[in-house]
Amino acid sequence: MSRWAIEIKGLRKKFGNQVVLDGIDLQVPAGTIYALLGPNAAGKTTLIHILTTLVAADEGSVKVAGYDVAADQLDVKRSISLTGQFAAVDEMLTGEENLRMLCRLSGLTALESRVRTLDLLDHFDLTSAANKRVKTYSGGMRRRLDLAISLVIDRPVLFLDEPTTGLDTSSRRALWDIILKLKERGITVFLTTQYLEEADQLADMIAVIAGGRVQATGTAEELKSRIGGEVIELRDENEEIIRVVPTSGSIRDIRQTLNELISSLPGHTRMSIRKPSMDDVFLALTSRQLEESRHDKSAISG
Ligand SMILES: Nc1ncnc2c1ncn2[C@@H]1O[C@H](COP(=O)(O)OP(=O)(O)OP(=O)(O)O)[C@@H](O)[C@H]1O
Repeated sequence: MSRWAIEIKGLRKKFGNQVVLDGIDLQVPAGTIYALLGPNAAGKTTLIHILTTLVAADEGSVKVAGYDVAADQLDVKRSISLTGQFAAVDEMLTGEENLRMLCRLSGLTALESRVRTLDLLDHFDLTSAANKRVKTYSGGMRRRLDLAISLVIDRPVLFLDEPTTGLDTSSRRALWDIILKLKERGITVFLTTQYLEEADQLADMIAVIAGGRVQATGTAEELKSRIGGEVIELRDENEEIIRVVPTSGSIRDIRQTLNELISSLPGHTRMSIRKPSMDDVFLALTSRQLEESRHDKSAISG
């Protein structure tokens, strides 16, 4: 594969009159974990569907594993896995039976299927549940089985659309470990998530989309440093955050910012100074679009 696992230039997609993707440019380095963030309905799933050939783009050039998603669909399909979408799990079969059946359907011999199944069960921490019917699995076990099934055949690029949504903290962390191990095997992982901490902890690179466009790309640290050195967080008497104000982090700037704030805030306002978080980054990059869409909606409903 070339340097880029995914290359997107000038991608546009409309549904009816609704412009969902309005000129997306993105490059995902091969062998990395890349997280796509964006508010609800920003077009994250649509983008994954275009990258995995399930939906056609209106305009632009999109390459996955070096193949064009429009011209070389079959080559793209042979280079990718998409968790949950292609997997057909039979609830009445055990985890092991499901995996073995899909190995055979993928063309492996009986012996190869047995070895591959045992390897996947072990890798995804499902060995002790191997002989239990899938309908008895917990959400986390089910998600791990989905992931195992999508990796029956090794593919260089793996797409995960909100892989940990609905999982508890420990199942989420277990899945993160698995995703990190996939990266060690050289697999490029492109994922969407609603958990900013997930992008922060897991991803080598993050892209934030809003308003149909890429608002920023970078490592978590790079995105946070755009906000500034330190932020001043202001809370009301109920400990609700009322404002987060970026500063350069210098004593002079913090003092000046506080002086400006003091006159406009009630005396009981509480204050803390901290490093910027991914939440701050997300809010700063997406709040303008949220504000605009709120105006649009109130204009329609009014
Ligand atoms: N097949 C379709 N036909 C019409 N509209 C669609 C279709 N698919 C998606 N949309 C619209 O496109 C917009 C983007 O949807 P999409 O699911 O890609 O967003 P998302 O960022 O994944 O959202 P969420 O975080 O809420 O899952 C939404 O307004 C959605 O209603």
